[in-house]
Amino acid sequence: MKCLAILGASGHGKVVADAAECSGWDTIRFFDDAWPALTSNGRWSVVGNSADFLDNLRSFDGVVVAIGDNRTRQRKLQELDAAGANIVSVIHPSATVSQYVKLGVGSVVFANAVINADTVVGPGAIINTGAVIEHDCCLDNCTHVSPNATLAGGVTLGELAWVGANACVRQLVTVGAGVVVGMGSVVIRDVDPEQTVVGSPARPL
Ligand SMILES: CC(=O)SCCNC(=O)CCNC(=O)[C@H](O)C(C)(C)COP(=O)(O)OP(=O)(O)OC[C@H]1O[C@@H](n2cnc3c(N)ncnc32)[C@H](O)[C@@H]1OP(=O)(O)O
Repeated sequence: MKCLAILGASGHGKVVADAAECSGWDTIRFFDDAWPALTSNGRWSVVGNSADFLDNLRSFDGVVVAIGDNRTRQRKLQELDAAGANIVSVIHPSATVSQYVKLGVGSVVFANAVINADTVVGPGAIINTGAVIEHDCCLDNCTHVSPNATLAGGVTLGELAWVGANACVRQLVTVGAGVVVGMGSVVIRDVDPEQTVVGSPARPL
């Protein structure tokens, strides 16, 4: 029996749990700071808060952080790494991840996502439902590519960048660290760090 602990009893956490079950994890336990008021996340139990999570790391075969906010997820992953946790990635069986992709630890890849050859995905990424990451892309730590977003070939995403749902990024473009690309936006040129860009073509908000 393989048991997975998930930090973050959110909607995103449910999708991680579902993908984990589909990919061979037998038992899922959630931890969240809303516990003990919060005792379940859908069909799964919430059994403790983040302090309990750290105290019980050895009771699980793997741990994953299911927190959508990139910066918070990065901080929690750093704490877990320092505590020697067995941080794992969760990949839905319907996702297509090329054998020539390097996928960083603690990442989640959801149903129907595609990651093509020679792309490097840093640790802690969320590659959401139906997202397409084309060949030769480079995603730094703790990025999020939302549902149905597309990164064309050779795109670079800086640390903590978030590409919104249905957005797309032109080939060879660099999206800087901490950038937010609004949903449905079309990014056709490089974006400086820490900006929010929206529209087609995408411009700073
Ligand atoms: C499974 C999941 O759910 S994964 C998560 C998927 N979610 C997403 O992809 C959401 C991504 N977030 C967005 O697109 C947000 O709208 C953001 C971050 C771009 C902006 O959010 P906020 O800072 O709250 O901006 P706010 O909603 O106040 O809008 C500010 C202005 O930008 C415009 N705007 C906001 N988002 C967009 C967008 N995606 N495209 C075009 N214009 C936009 C608004 O119309 C508004 O314009 P106005 O001032 O002329 O009225």
